Amino acid sequence: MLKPVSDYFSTLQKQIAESLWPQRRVLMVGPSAGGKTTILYQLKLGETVTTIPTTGFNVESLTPILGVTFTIWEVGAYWNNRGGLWRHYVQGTDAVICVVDSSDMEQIEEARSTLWRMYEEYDEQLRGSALLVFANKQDYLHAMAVAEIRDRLELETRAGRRRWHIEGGSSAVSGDGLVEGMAWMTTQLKGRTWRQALGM
Ligand SMILES: Nc1nc2c(ncn2[C@@H]2O[C@H](COP(=O)(O)OP(=O)(O)OP(=O)(O)O)[C@@H](O)[C@H]2O)c(=O)[nH]1
Ligand SMILES: [Mg+2]
Repeated sequence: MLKPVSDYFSTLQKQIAESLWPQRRVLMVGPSAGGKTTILYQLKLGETVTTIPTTGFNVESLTPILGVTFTIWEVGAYWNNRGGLWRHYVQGTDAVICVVDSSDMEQIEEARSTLWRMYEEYDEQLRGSALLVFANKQDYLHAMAVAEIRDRLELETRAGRRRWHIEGGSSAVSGDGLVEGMAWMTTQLKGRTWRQALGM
């Protein structure tokens, strides 16, 4: 049976909107005090805010980066899936940002086990999503090198075919490395740009 013409228009409208103004949903996770909220508001406001531990979640849509609007969900204390909350957050996720304190060995250990557990349990929902790791707090003198954090997180061995990137120079307080990390993510998630949509 033929669908009403309005249905076709509404699909077309959605496709045009997606081509012109892509929206991407990002899940931001990581151990407590790694710097997630600080990064979120550096990206949103371009300034360092004073934070308190996030008990629920924070959600912010950023000014479009290279035409892509990112909506970032920061999951706080429950990132270890206490209360089974992951299932609410993983739906529709285009990318995961994992933030770790580069100076804290225990945090990196926690991030390694929790991150891969999340991917195992929600393989279907997270399939095809990109993974960006911010090796944060690189301004600390005793921060680990990015290659060491990459190895400790077992990124090369466990990410499989997933697109991943670790941004080493990142400091949420100075803002260093955040733009570089987001630029990588944009190239992974942009899909069709307005130029492509218009055949340019
Ligand atoms: N020196 C330094 N301090 C940072 C950096 N990023 C965050 N901090 C500080 O680390 C503390 C925790 O930062 P948050 O952004 O609240 O951490 P979070 O990951 O959101 O923590 P939860 O919400 O509890 O999971 C704050 O005092 C920040 O100012 C950084 O790159 N360098
Ligand atoms: Mg927080």
